[in-house]
Amino acid sequence: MSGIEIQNLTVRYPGDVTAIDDLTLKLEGGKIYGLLGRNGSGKTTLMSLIAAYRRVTEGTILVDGQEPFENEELTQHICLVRDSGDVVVDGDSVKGTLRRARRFRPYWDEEFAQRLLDTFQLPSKRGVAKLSRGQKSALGITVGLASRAPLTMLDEAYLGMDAPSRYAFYDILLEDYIENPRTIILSTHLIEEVGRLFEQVVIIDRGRLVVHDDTDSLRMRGAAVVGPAVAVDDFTTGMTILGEQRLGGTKSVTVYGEIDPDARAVAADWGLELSPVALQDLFVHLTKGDPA
Ligand SMILES: Nc1ncnc2c1ncn2[C@@H]1O[C@H](COP(=O)(O)OP(=O)(O)OP(=O)(O)O)[C@@H](O)[C@H]1O
Repeated sequence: MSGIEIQNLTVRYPGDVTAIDDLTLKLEGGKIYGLLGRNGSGKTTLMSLIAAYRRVTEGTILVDGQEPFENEELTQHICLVRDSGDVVVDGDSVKGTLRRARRFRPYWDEEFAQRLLDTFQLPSKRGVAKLSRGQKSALGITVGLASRAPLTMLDEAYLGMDAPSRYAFYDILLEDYIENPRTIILSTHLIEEVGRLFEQVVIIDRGRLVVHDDTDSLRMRGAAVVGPAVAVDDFTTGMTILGEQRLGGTKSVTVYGEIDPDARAVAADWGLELSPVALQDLFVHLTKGDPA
């Protein structure tokens, strides 16, 4: 089910840039993964290597136990949709883009592709160069989903798409994934919006692994504490505070750090409500500092 094993991977670009820095990561596959990181943290570089767009020079990447680079048998099972126009090229038309994908993608589902075109209201005869930014993204997503590649990676694939189209994309992705389980990696900066899809989250920062965890466990690494302001302040004294909001006498404070059962009992006594922390708050906390 398209597991990925990365060992001590380092990627350097000219100009003394270390985009990936000794990264070791194992994804067992068959899940939807969120790949999160600040600008320049190495997400696109990592996915490009997994998709065999570049040769690995330090460390190893194995997909289903094999190296992807120059491995055609394997790479036809890997689909990466990214902004830089590999799947969707300007010289083509919408129809031509689908025709090409149909030829090269062994699990292509034409009916599904047509349904996606309808959903995103993509004019099938139009040239790609004449599509709007959001329409180009929707075409990339159409190819990415209808390819049904056992390893599908979508790198900020929704750029420029309006909210109704993005929500349609999330719903269709989830529905299709349940019917056709595969490994899906989504990189995004819209964490609150896309986060509900993730079964596991990988956070990288400056090319290094910060977190790899189940989404639910990750959200339990902190808590949102809500209740009467005075009690919330007392309860959270000494904790690492990620953010706070106040509405009249009620306060909500987001803290980082596990709340043990004794502290939970105290919270209940004091009439405080504890809920898992928002993924975005955790992300900001875990990756704050100077950008890469
Ligand atoms: N072709 C290149 N030549 C030199 N440096 C590069 C090249 N491509 C990427 N980089 C640098 O490598 C680092 C990682 O870039 P990458 O595009 O992988 O990050 P990212 O996490 O996808 O960022 P974003 O969220 O902004 O898309 C950055 O510092 C970037 O400037």
